[in-house]
Amino acid sequence: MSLEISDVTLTFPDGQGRVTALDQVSLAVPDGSVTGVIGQSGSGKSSLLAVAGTLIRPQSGSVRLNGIELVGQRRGELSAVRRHHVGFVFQQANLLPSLTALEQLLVVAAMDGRPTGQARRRAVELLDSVGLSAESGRRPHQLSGGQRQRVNVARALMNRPSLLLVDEPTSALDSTRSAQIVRLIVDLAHQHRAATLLVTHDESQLPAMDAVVSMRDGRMTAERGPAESAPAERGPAEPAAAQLAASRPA
Ligand SMILES: Nc1ncnc2c1ncn2[C@@H]1O[C@H](COP(=O)(O)OP(=O)(O)OP(=O)(O)O)[C@@H](O)[C@H]1O
Repeated sequence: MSLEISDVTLTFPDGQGRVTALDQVSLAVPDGSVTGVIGQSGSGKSSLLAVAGTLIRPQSGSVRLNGIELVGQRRGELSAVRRHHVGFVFQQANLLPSLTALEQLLVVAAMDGRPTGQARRRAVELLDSVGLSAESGRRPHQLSGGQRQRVNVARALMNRPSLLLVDEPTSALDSTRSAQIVRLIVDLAHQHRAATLLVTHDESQLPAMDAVVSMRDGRMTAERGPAESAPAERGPAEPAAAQLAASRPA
């Protein structure tokens, strides 16, 4: 599914006034393509991911997943959208210490109420695709940093997300492992047709991306590839999770 962000402005309270984290930002990410996001600290990269992932509601503008407007949806509806359609990969893997690699993935399916046999097959397949079949029974303390981050990536794909949001996935890794993880995320995003936004400080990772945008003081500039989205057609917000479920391929 595609992500389209149009004219999004996000501000936060700041003492007496407000700080503008996103200033009329527009961006389109086609399904199965990866857009890299670069920019200095405080430029608005994490705010962009938070708005795209419906974690924060912008003051104005539109966020559409597969053409379905998400701004203005009720909180419960948005949490259903996140659970069923969005995968997050943050800097730290944040795995549950007592669970094996396989169980980290099964927990996602259990929260979603999916049948265990089917979920187990998917989890085994995903661990295989991130090169961790042999480590599926290991707990986080028995895995390297790169292996933990690969479990994190596999876990984010467990619910077949239409939208994958990745924030500095390699900040804790050396450059060889970083390049491997980014290559893996890009390949999996292509393969699973997930529209993907990937924030990075490391410009050497950018050639692997389909498009690159840079953020500066809350404003966005396209560096390479498609970025501007069409103006949003605003209408009344309809419940989004069911519409998205109906609109995604089987
Ligand atoms: N919850 C918040 N409350 C107040 N201001 C915030 C909040 N979150 C972000 N900001 C401000 O919004 C601006 C953009 O922050 P954001 O975290 O999006 O930047 P970033 O590019 O992700 O930075 P970094 O690379 O350091 O993570 C900054 O000026 C920041 O101080």
